[in-house]
Amino acid sequence: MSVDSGDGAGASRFSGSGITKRFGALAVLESVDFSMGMDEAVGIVGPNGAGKTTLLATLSGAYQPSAGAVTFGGHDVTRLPAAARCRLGLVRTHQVPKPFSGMTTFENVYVAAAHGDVRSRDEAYERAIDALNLCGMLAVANRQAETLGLLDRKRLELARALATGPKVILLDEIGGGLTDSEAQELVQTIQELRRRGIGIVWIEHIVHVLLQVVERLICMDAGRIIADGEPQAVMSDPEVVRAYLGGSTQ
Ligand SMILES: Nc1ncnc2c1ncn2[C@@H]1O[C@H](COP(=O)(O)OP(=O)(O)OP(=O)(O)O)[C@@H](O)[C@H]1O
Repeated sequence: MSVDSGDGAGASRFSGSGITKRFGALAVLESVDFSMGMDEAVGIVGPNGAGKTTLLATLSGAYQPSAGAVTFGGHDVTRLPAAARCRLGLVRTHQVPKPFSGMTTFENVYVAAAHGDVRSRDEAYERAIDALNLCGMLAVANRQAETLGLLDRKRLELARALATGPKVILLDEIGGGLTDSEAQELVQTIQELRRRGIGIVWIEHIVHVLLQVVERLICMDAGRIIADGEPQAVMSDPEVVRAYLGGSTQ
């Protein structure tokens, strides 16, 4: 792992440059450039199969890029596995929550806290309680995780990510499958993360929910970024209307 020796600007940024990801002959990401301030909130939209989840997986370390580089807070993390990126403060949630079965909600969150950048068991415990509290899960802390309903599983996914002590959280369709009022509850929690200065990258198809949190929107199509900027401007960009919203630019 090398540290950016430039003017220090890299220390406050999270970037991917020239990110290409191929599965065999299939190129899913084609030289994607992505960069954000560590405390920004960025939404990602795009049609099914555009490569959004693959980008998140490559940024978080679940996948190695076929070409390109990922830097986080001045560190070149391109070859670091997800667990090492997590200790630096970069963590993701999954589209389909994957709690550890055979463990309680608390145990799930405590294990995540212990994998973060903590110095002692007490600190991990405090982080776990704080994350459960923030995500409204103290009442179900002693429930077996596999018995939780969808909203609580989504909350648990968020609590586990939060317990690692992140600087940036990557959210993959955390609102998917929820009712509007359930999604609103998650929005409030995510807004609290923002108030704490945690950066957010959020893939979401429920755009009106996403736009309550993000100040910048990226639209992907066919493995590329086709628009990036102020959310309303991106949503009315003719290429976004054509590729994502299924409309005509005529
Ligand atoms: N492990 C893999 N092996 C082969 N192809 C894959 C793999 N993961 C993803 N793909 C393919 O890459 C393309 C992009 O998938 P990805 O899940 O990144 O899209 P997405 O924009 O997140 O879509 P959605 O909105 O449906 O979640 C799809 O064609 C998918 O089938």
